[in-house]
Amino acid sequence: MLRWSTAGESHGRALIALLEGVPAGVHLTSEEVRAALARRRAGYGRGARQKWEQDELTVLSGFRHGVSIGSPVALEIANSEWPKWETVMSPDPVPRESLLIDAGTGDEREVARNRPLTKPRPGHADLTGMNKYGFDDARPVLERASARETAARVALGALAGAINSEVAGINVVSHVVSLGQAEDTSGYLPTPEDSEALDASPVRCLDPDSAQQMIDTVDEAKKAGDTLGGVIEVVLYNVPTGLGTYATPFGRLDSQLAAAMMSIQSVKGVEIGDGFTTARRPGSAAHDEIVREDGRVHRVTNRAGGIEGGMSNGEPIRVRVALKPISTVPRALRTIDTETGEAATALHQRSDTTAVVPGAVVAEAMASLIVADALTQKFGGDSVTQMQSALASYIGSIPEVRK
Ligand SMILES: Cc1cc2nc3c(=O)[nH]c(=O)nc-3n(C[C@H](O)[C@H](O)[C@H](O)COP(=O)(O)O)c2cc1C
Ligand SMILES: C=C(O[C@@H]1CC(C(=O)O)=C[C@@H](OP(=O)(O)O)[C@H]1O)C(=O)O
Repeated sequence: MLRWSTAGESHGRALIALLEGVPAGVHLTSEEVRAALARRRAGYGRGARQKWEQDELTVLSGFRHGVSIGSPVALEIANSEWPKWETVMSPDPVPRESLLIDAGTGDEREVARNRPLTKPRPGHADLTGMNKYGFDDARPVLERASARETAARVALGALAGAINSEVAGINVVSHVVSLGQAEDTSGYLPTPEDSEALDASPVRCLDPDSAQQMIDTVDEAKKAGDTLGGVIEVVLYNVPTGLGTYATPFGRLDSQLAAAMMSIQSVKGVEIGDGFTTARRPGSAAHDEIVREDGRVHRVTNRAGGIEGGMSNGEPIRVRVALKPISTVPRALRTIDTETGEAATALHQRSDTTAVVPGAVVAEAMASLIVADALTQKFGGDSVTQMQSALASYIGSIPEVRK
């Protein structure tokens, strides 16, 4: 079983990611984790912060010479912007004056950074978080609510992806299905061979016309001072049959995937396979008939998205995820000033126009973590080799007529 957690604030010194239960023998280098982090930073519609800030990765434990050693893996992603935030985010007490006035730098931005935030953004965690935790400043709320934390998840996802790939040859890809009103009209389902091309597309969409429409939509929203949401899809190939279980409600692989996707900031909907479309079909056109062709048993369609009865059925797993538009809307929305109770416009310094493209990379990471956890549960062993043998023995136990 894998256990993971993250810590860290958006403008804190660093994010920390911890993963327990990693088998020995997983190959992964810091460079590969850095490459995963770079994919999350990219994407059309990201804000200015992504350009100047760096994810400074250090692998603190769990690896030796590029191979996991079976101990907990701890990763640090230092925030290169920390020196600017050292006072406002200091874990130790600082003189109150230094927070409220220009801390001697003569820099207006420094003053703004230190000011209490009292105009909560509709759609963000600000107001409810202030009430819940008893703050008169939204800063401590937004610092942890921020999706900066997803950098830590993506680092963990790189590790989970390496487990999946080495133990079972599992690959994961993601693409953008729609961005605002612009849709990928091609209906094409990407495969692992498309990974590089998807990373090269600013909107993770392979259809050139649809991609251009998505880019135009983002440009229009930005010009109008607005923000956008969208739908992304994660596809996992080569997942062995039988991960997850119908035996317990939260043992179901689809329930775990849905919860994992919903845990991503701004995700408001999850669909497995054809999900909502299937709900409108008659049963005769909703399920995936089982046939034996060329000696192999498979489904003629994959409307179920590779999961039946809460278990992977050997077909590609498809998960769609709906992200709402960014709540820091430049054309700021109505709110109240929590200091005075008076009407105000919501705080806005800068933000992404859309998080849909990086959202796909984060969703890949979450899917990889869930599948890696299911793999270690079913084929648990202390090393990759032991897990591979357990998998081979299980596959060998399935009668030939059902393979
Ligand atoms: C990769 C990514 C980047 C995001 N960037 C921003 C942003 O720049 N500004 C913003 O207001 N929200 C951003 N969000 C969304 C907020 O973090 C999210 O709306 C907020 O935490 C409230 O949670 P909820 O939307 O799940 O209710 C981003 C989300 C993701 C996944
Ligand atoms: C820093 C990241 O995303 C941030 C997520 C985020 C939010 O509210 O979720 C708000 C923005 O931060 P700020 O308010 O400081 O501009 C994004 O830049 C990142 O993804 O690395």
